[in-house]
Amino acid sequence: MLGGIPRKEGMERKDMMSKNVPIYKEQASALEEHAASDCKVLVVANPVNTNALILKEFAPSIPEKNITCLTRLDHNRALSQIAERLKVNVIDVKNVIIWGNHSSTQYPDVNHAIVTTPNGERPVKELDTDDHWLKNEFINTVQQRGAAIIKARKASSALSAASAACDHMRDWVLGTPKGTWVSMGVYSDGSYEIPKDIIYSFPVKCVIIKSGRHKLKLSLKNSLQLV
Ligand SMILES: NC(=O)c1ccc[n+]([C@@H]2O[C@H](COP(=O)([O-])OP(=O)(O)OC[C@H]3O[C@@H](n4cnc5c(N)ncnc54)[C@H](O)[C@@H]3O)[C@@H](O)[C@H]2O)c1
Ligand SMILES: O=C(O)C[C@H](O)C(=O)O
Repeated sequence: MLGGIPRKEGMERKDMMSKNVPIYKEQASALEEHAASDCKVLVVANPVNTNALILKEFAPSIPEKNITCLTRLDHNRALSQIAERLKVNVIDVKNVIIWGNHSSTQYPDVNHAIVTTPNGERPVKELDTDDHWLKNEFINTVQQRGAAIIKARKASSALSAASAACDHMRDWVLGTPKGTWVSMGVYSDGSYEIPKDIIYSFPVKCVIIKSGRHKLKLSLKNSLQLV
């Protein structure tokens, strides 16, 4: 779901709420009326967590587990920051986590992140012992990347957002690679002591359980969501 006004320089994503929430009420009615009840929904327009929650409220026939929002762009940004820092290929970094909102309050977490090296898999925290960089510059860069792009090109990220949307849908439909999780904004079932009934970015494993049915498994704990 891409429709919605983008923010301009100096604005936060939540400043788009008054413009974009009415759009998502309308889109929800259209989904409620015309979409298959097992459709999979990815909300990209900001503020994504709120817009996804609006869709969930106003399209009640679509199961809440089928409504997600995009935090994969933040996830990819975090992988890329780590890869650049450690001078490795981005494909060799995995299992960062974006917690929370697609906003400047998100928490990019490297505590479980892994790098594949010629000597096997190693924790990022073992390869980069500069706690100050991990706790400050890394987190700020990922939190502020959207704003930095708007400042530089006077428009929101485009290709990286499209690519992240493809990554999100591919992993949701085909499953996350073994031993890997990704970040997705999903309806909270109370895992990790996050309040229920909000759309929140968690580490998610997508597991295909049988043809045509998918299980969204919140990783690190045994809480399951069936989609
Ligand atoms: N979650 C993310 O990672 C991420 C990344 C990039 C952009 N975004 C967000 O995606 C949204 C779109 O960004 P963009 O750069 O493509 O903006 P854009 O202005 O290029 O495109 C917005 C689109 O929304 C359509 N639109 C406007 N009003 C509408 C309505 N009432 N109903 C349906 N569609 C309507 C417009 O016709 C246009 O095609 C913005 O909210 C932006 O902040 C999110
Ligand atoms: O920052 C924005 O407003 C656009 C998008 O959400 C992004 O993260 O690039």
